Amino acid sequence: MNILLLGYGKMGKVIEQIALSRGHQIVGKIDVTNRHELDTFSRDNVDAVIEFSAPEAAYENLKWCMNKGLPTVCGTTGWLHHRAEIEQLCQAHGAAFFYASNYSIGVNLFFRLNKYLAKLIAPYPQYSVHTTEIHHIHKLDAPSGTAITLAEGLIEHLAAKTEWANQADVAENQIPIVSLREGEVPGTHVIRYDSAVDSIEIQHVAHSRQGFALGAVVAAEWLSPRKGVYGMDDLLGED
Ligand SMILES: NC(=O)C1=CN([C@@H]2O[C@H](COP(=O)(O)OP(=O)(O)OC[C@H]3O[C@@H](n4cnc5c(N)ncnc54)[C@H](OP(=O)(O)O)[C@@H]3O)[C@@H](O)[C@H]2O)C=CC1
Ligand SMILES: O=C(O)C1=N[C@H](C(=O)O)C[C@H](O)C1
Repeated sequence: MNILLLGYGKMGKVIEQIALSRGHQIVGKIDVTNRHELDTFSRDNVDAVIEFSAPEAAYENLKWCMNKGLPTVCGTTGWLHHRAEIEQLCQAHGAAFFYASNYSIGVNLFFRLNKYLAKLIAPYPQYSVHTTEIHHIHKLDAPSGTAITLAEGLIEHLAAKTEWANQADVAENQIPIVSLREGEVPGTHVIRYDSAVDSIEIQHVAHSRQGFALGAVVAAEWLSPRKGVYGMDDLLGED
């Protein structure tokens, strides 16, 4: 498969290694310095785009991909206020668009575990829920996209919770997301329930970026022959 990398930073570089090891070609690596090269790419020479750039860059990048009708896997976080528009453009131009806040298999199992645990806890209001995400100091957005997906899973099952807030002290109806930035941490997410008598905690710890990158390449292989809008449940199968 001919893959165009939109964004060639920490993730772009790991994705490149994994794509090459799976027999794919990287036909372009676009960052802020060489965006003019985009003109040379089209459906004729690109089978899939993998977009991991920056929150403020993703919207323009994705518009370009959708207008060209390109199958595009996006992992960039912090741009989702534009999601509906990108999905409309995808349908209008016969493109394919795949988004996940986290491409690792482990985190996607963790998303399901999080919902299941919330369902179990829901009848017991003595438990209060807290979430924490820890990432490297270079991360531009907070909270992490993964933490937002986890909070959305909690909101689905905890009737008293209607929104999240990116702080420790929150109103009764809010889920607290505490964001910590430490060294080179690839990504840690913790869900904790406390009552007066005990605590229950689940956590996912990424040891490297390999799991995110492998998931993105597998998603690109799956997406390339398709048209339409997809996410991890389409790739992995419904719960
Ligand atoms: N969904 C998932 O599984 C995961 C998502 N992410 C998300 O992916 C994104 C990227 O992460 P990461 O690789 O660590 O970030 P980096 O900062 O290491 O890399 C970002 C890259 O994007 C480039 N870039 C910035 N603006 C543009 C633009 N306008 N056009 C093209 N390229 C651009 C940067 O170029 P330059 O170097 O020239 O500035 C850089 O090469 C983040 O939003 C992060 O949260 C990360 C890991 C997993
Ligand atoms: O910026 C990162 O590094 C990561 N971003 C994603 C997020 O915001 O959830 C996924 C992963 O946690 C790493």
